[in-house]
Amino acid sequence: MSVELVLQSVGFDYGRGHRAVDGVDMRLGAGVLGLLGPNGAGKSTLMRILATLAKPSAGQVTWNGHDIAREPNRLRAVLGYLPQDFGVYDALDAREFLGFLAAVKGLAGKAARARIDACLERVGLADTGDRRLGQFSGGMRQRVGIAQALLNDPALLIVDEPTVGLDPDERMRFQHLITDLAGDRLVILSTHIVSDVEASASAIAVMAAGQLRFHGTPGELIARAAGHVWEWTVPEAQLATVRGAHTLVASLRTPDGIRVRVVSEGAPDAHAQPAAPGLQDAYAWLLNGAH
Ligand SMILES: Nc1ncnc2c1ncn2[C@@H]1O[C@H](COP(=O)(O)OP(=O)(O)OP(=O)(O)O)[C@@H](O)[C@H]1O
Repeated sequence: MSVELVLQSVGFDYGRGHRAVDGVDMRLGAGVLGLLGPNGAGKSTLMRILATLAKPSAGQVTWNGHDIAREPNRLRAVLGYLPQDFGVYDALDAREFLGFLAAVKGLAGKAARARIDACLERVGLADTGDRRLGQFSGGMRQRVGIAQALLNDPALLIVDEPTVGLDPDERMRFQHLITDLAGDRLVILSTHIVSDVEASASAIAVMAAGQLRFHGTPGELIARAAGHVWEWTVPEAQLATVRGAHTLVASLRTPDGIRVRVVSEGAPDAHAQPAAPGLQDAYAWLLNGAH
């Protein structure tokens, strides 16, 4: 399976001069790309361009050397897409629903049934395929969403904000599923929650205000925050002051007060001690601290 997605100066304009995506360059191969960015960063717009549902206003995207705006069907044949607003039909059971979508994709008969069983198995829903979707939890619906995206065994799987509204257990299950799906395909998972991609991503891209602020390995992003992560303990009454003055990444209640974790150029307090950075710190440092 050949997997090369190249973005060259990709831009998208919703009109009135508002650039939702601005000059994005990336070369992607097999693996899991975690696309991080705050709400409104342009992630969904970029995902729609990559899924051939929107044409870039500027630049070009190629899949194995072919322009996806000119020859969208080449990519569509090997694309799985779980949109942010994925909906299911409550009156159908999971197997019927996937059967419907398989038929739309041109899969029918025995081959379709075998593929549906394999996809349900893959997402951990083999035993619930005959239950109505109306009875499914949010996490189970999202797994149905992944199952439909896997029907054609895609070489490119695009998953847009898949963990919104999931409880912590479902969220973790979903993260494990993405890790298992990697293999020799390219998975692009967009989210504004760093922990969603911590376990699975082999590469990280960070977008803010339409622009690509970072693209590299998690280790490279973490290395940028080295020497800029600090921890110390403050009385509870000072927490709001710390939050106002610094980029607070975490706070933890302890018997001695609140242990705060901050990203900052230099020591933010006389009592602050340096801490080893993690991905969450590095993301906060990139967006709020680094100059
Ligand atoms: N249909 C639209 N018409 C006009 N502007 C839009 C439209 N969709 C998105 N935008 C704007 O484009 C920018 C990028 O939005 P986009 O949805 O791509 O960001 P995002 O990173 O996916 O954020 P979110 O997670 O909130 O969806 C935002 O400023 C948004 O308001």
